[in-house]
Amino acid sequence: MITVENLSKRYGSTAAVQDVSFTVEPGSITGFLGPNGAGKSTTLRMLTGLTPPSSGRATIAGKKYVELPNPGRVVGVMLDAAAQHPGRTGRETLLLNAGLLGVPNSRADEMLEAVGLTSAAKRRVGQYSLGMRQRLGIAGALLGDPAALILDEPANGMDPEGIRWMRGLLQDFASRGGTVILSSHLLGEVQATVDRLVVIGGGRIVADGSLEELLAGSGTLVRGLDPAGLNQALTAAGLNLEPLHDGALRVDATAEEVGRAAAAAGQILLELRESDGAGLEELFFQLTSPAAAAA
Ligand SMILES: Nc1ncnc2c1ncn2[C@@H]1O[C@H](COP(=O)(O)OP(=O)(O)OP(=O)(O)O)[C@@H](O)[C@H]1O
Repeated sequence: MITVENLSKRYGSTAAVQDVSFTVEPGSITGFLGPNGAGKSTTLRMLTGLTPPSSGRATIAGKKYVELPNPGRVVGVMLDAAAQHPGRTGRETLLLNAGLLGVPNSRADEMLEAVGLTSAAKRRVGQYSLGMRQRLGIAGALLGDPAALILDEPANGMDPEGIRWMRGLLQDFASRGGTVILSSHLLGEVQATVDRLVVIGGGRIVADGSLEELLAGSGTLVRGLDPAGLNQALTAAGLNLEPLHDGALRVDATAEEVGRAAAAAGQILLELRESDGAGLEELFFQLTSPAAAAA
């Protein structure tokens, strides 16, 4: 289990992370989601002892990362796949880490196989694509057979096939009781992989829950020929609604209630369906919009 309690980090006048708390349970994959600069890497760096927090505490299996006697045997970490030594081969990279972790060299070859890099094992990392470096980074994180994984933007640079492969690997890891947190700045990239989401914006947690919770209960999405007229008609009918950035409305009511209210006011509908996480997409859009970035 990974526990983050009231974690904050200031860099001079910049509050990079503010009072962040969440837990990552065994047997689950948590997506740590937020736009660029939201505070994801800073949080993961604090979690792995690389950046001291200004306040708060983060633990893995009940201990701070720096207190773990052989951390790589407890938690596999990949923070920056691009930062691996370009002059070493993939195999040399893993053998070096195997030595540091005290695991047999055969484990390096097994992990190269597990991430599909056996045929590239003797090539220098400098010649690897970013997607291949991500695979190597994941192999490195798995080397010590840890119960938890912390991965910063692992899907970055991976093609759709690579993302699908990683999804299978992580879901298998979690199904065996593993604890996984992975960060991303793209909702669509991780939505099919994770079962929980922690969303961070401007250094603060803005949403936290199971994917089901965050996608469900978000009402009905409706789009009309005359968006302003439809908004007025539904509001006059006593329905709660939220205009979305693309002209649609998310309404806290069933499709039938929305359809009836629109029909009663003579509004022509172009689309009427369950909103399926439109609220989450909207939250993400607001976090990543230029206005939010400037705030
Ligand atoms: N070493 C540092 N010194 C000063 N400011 C920093 C430092 N590291 C991060 N920041 C600032 O803290 C904020 C959060 O950055 P962080 O890298 O954690 O975001 P992120 O969500 O990981 O974004 P990205 O996806 O771009 O990496 C940003 O405003 C960033 O400029």
